[in-house]
Amino acid sequence: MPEQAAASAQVQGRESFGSRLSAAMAAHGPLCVGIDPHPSLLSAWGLQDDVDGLRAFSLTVLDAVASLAAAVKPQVALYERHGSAGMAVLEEVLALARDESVLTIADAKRGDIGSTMAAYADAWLRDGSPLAADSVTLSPYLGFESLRPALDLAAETGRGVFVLALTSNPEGASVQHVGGADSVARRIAQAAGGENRRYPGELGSVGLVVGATVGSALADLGVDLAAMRGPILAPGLGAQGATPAHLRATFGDAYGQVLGTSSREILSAGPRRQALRDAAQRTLDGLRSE
Ligand SMILES: O=c1ccn([C@@H]2O[C@H](COP(=O)(O)O)[C@@H](O)[C@H]2O)c(=O)[nH]1
Repeated sequence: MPEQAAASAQVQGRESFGSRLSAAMAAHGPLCVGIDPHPSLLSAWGLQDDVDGLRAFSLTVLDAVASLAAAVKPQVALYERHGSAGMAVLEEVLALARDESVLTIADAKRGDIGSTMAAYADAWLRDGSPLAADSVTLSPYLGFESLRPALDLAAETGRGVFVLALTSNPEGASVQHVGGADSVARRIAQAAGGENRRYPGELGSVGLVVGATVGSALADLGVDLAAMRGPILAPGLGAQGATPAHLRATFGDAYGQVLGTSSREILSAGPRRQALRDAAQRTLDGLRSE
């Protein structure tokens, strides 16, 4: 392996998340399937809105898409609403995904003062934690630097983070667009780019969440994703109205960094495994061909 590639794959002796995600995207394509067990979906699948329904739903989705997607993204809130038994199901989902060798993104959107952030980092990013995922989503609105414990632990354990920059919901603009050409979103992207200097290869392990729905905002707000050098988690496909064509138009030259993510559109094809797989494959084909 050339020297620089070796350096990118190894940070403190562990293969970095960016390197593992790059390999998964090369092998499978740029699709992440969201596991969002909404009460309405449980009902549409003929399941009860309880822990047994949650478990059956989650394991069916994982079984259907694990060999097809680069990553899966369980939505933590939808496990939390079932209390400790729901979180036990999430632990099981994360462990099974590890066994199936599909990368996990825990969509937890954590963010707090540094001392509390260290506990969140322990929960999601430390080896041996029951909730350890390959990566976790983080909210930088207590200040990017407040995320330091998670940024450092992720580097130490070969895991990754996705920091909210330009979210897919229309309300996000009231905070993230502030500052215009020197916007909040731009500063978050710059800070992520600074972190990615510790990952010398192609793709860093500090990613951003940028909605597939954001349209021209990236250019208007001066966000330079190529310079950021991290992966881009792009929710908003399907149920929120964005298509693979929107994704290509929005991200342009940075499209190679983009992991498109879709939940409800794919999940509503269930409960048959083959129907779920076909729906995921259609999205993946769109992401590959656009
Ligand atoms: O900006 C954001 C950040 C996160 N999400 C999450 O992604 C999924 C989207 O679900 P769909 O059913 O495909 O709309 C969901 O878990 C959100 O919490 C987002 O949509 N936008």
